[in-house]
Amino acid sequence: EEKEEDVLRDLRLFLRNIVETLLVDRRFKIFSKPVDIEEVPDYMMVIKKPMDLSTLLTNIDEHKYSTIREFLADADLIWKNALEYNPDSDPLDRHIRHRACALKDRIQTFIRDGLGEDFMSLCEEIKKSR
Ligand SMILES: COC(=O)[C@H](Cc1ccco1)c1ccncc1
Repeated sequence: EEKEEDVLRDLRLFLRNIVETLLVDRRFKIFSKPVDIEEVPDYMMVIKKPMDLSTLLTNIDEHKYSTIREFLADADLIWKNALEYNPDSDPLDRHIRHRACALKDRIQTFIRDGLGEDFMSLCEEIKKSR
């Protein structure tokens, strides 16, 4: 019978595949590393919890996520932060907001296509039991 550790390992493999696919997608290069605080000194005053694709990958390898919901809470920060920090009507802001929306949709499609409902609830059950 599949042990809990096997389910969590399957989750990490699934999540790693998502993030590695996003990391090679040229549309999302701007999201692959933390925003450079030297370049953007006020970023940390506006954005309370920065997030990026490389940090997501490190978190997965450090067993930080035991459910899809916990992973999505961090993954969604990437595009939400971009929409929040880049709200203006100038072309640069519009361009990164367009990419942020593409990232949001791409993540949703991975989750919808990749997982059965039962796998998601199985991970939630394991978390509750701990
Ligand atoms: C996720 O990346 C960002 O939110 C930064 C914010 C930023 C503004 C100025 C420098 O950096 C960004 C970088 C490049 N192009 C658009 C925005």
